[in-house]
Amino acid sequence: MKTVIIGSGSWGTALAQVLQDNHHDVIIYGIEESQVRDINENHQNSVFFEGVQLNPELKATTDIEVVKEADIVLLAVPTFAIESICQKIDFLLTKKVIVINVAKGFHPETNERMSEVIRRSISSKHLSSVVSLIGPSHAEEVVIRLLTSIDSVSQNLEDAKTVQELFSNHYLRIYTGNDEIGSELGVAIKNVMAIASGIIAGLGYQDNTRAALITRGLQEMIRFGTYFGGKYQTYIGLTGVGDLIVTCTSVHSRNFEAGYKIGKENDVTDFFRTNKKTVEGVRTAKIVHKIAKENNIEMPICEEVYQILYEGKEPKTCANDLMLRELKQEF
Ligand SMILES: NC(=O)C1=CN([C@@H]2O[C@H](COP(=O)(O)OP(=O)(O)OC[C@H]3O[C@@H](n4cnc5c(N)ncnc54)[C@H](OP(=O)(O)O)[C@@H]3O)[C@@H](O)[C@H]2O)C=CC1
Ligand SMILES: O=C(CO)COP(=O)(O)O
Repeated sequence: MKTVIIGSGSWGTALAQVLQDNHHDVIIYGIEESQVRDINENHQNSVFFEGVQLNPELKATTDIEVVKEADIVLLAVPTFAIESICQKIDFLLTKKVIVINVAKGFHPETNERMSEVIRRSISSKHLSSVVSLIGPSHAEEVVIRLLTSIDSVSQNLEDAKTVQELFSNHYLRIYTGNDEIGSELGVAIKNVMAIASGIIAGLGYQDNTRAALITRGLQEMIRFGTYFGGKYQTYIGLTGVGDLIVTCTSVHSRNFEAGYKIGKENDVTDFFRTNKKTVEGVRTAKIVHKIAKENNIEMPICEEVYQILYEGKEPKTCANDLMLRELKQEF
């Protein structure tokens, strides 16, 4: 089975290397000629992984026609690019493929989950199923083969198992699941919590505050996810609390890093002026704000992050408001 990975960024490269390590037929498609050349000639992707030597067998191409040979297509591009890339590959595909998604968030205009976007954008004659390969996994650690566990989630459990077997090895352990809604909503919303975690760190708060944020953030994820049909159980798994912990506590998290800068400066302006990285939680905060409002779901931490990012509210005031809002019983 041949896998084509779309996206020569950090996660696409790390996951392609997993398949190469597992001796599978894999190639990366990238739009950045310099990244593709770096992988093929230097066995590095130095923009994302400084000083890391990749599996020398790993290959990349700038020719999108390579998807014509694919049995599996893995999408490793940011959420805003998923629809356009699906339309592009649908035009080229000649047979049914499994599409693996790793992007975390929503469609920027329609607010659909990623699996919904993919099913809408690729015709059924080319799509066997959508599998989400998601969980607590910073590419910087997977690329140097540090032990990691994530989930392979799909409405089609057979295809989820195929993906599980393809990627599993001594440093990457995969579990399967079929709670597509719960898992996708969990990994999307945890990015907003990671921004919040960065903000409180930037403001100078420490371990007690972070523990409270993670715990109360998880409650918000459960409230939102179960409202739309996600299973409670999913949130004590890798795509719930697992991914929440890793992004709220890791130096690798771009969402945490963004929040840290905003908290440190007690202002969002400079972040928006300078950021060039993929920080999915920024768009997700806006979408969660809208959906929560429409459906009357209480999401106080997400709401404060939205206020900071889009309404110019001062981070210090947000932290204060969260502490002093109306007292509640647990949950
Ligand atoms: N990095 C990680 O540790 C993890 C990331 N994810 C998720 O994976 C998704 C991808 O993130 P990640 O790899 O980190 O992001 P990066 O920013 O590292 O890489 C994204 C890559 O996609 C490329 N790209 C953008 N648009 C297109 C397009 N239309 N066609 C082809 N390539 C395109 C970018 O090119 P260019 O450089 O030119 O913009 C870049 O090479 C995100 O949703 C993220 O949340 C999930 C788990 C772990
Ligand atoms: O989703 C991730 C780890 O599981 C990556 O997080 P960041 O996008 O914040 O870097």
